[in-house]
Amino acid sequence: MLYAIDLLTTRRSIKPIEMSGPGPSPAELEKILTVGARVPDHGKIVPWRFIVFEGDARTRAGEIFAKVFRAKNVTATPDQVEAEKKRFTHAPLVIAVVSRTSKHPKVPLWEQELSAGASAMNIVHAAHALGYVANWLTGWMAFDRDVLTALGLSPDEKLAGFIHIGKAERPTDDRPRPSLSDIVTRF
Ligand SMILES: Cc1cc2nc3c(=O)[nH]c(=O)nc-3n(C[C@H](O)[C@H](O)[C@H](O)COP(=O)(O)O)c2cc1C
Repeated sequence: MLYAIDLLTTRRSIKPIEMSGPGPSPAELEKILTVGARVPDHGKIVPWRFIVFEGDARTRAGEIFAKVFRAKNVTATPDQVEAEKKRFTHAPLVIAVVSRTSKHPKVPLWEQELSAGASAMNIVHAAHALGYVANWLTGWMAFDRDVLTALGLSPDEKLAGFIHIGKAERPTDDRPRPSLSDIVTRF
């Protein structure tokens, strides 16, 4: 178990293809989702919800991606279609964070969308805190309405991200981080 500040200063993403099982236990998954729901939320609107993909559900999602991909890319090779099928099968767990905004007299849609981003980031951090690795991804499927409908999203819902969660197969190097002198000013 890492101290919070160590976790926050060392967390990094790992590609799903470099992840393996086992995934979080049911109790750990509940903890991760609970942390995902514990985010700033102006107006207590709850402008997000989660879809869990584990086991066979990951393959069923991949079949949706492959079907839509094939229909919209007539020149797609069998290898490309196969890769779409496998998108969710590398990590043992994928959590979709769905942004569901609604008109509110005081809370702009932008703030509601930011809350979904906070939720996704909390899920990433909770996974790391429990000893897993995570990667927040979108990809074409996150913006394709046919895919989103097949995953159960309503027309006014958007996909904030698919969080892939698993165990790291091997340690990897960190990437360069922005220099604070480039992004911080004092007023
Ligand atoms: C909303 C959102 C969508 C993202 N989608 C992708 C993606 O589709 N593909 C990708 O390679 N990285 C994507 N990323 C970036 C990764 O989540 C990750 O931040 C990146 O690989 C750098 O790793 P780090 O988290 O260790 O800084 C996305 C990040 C955000 C915030």
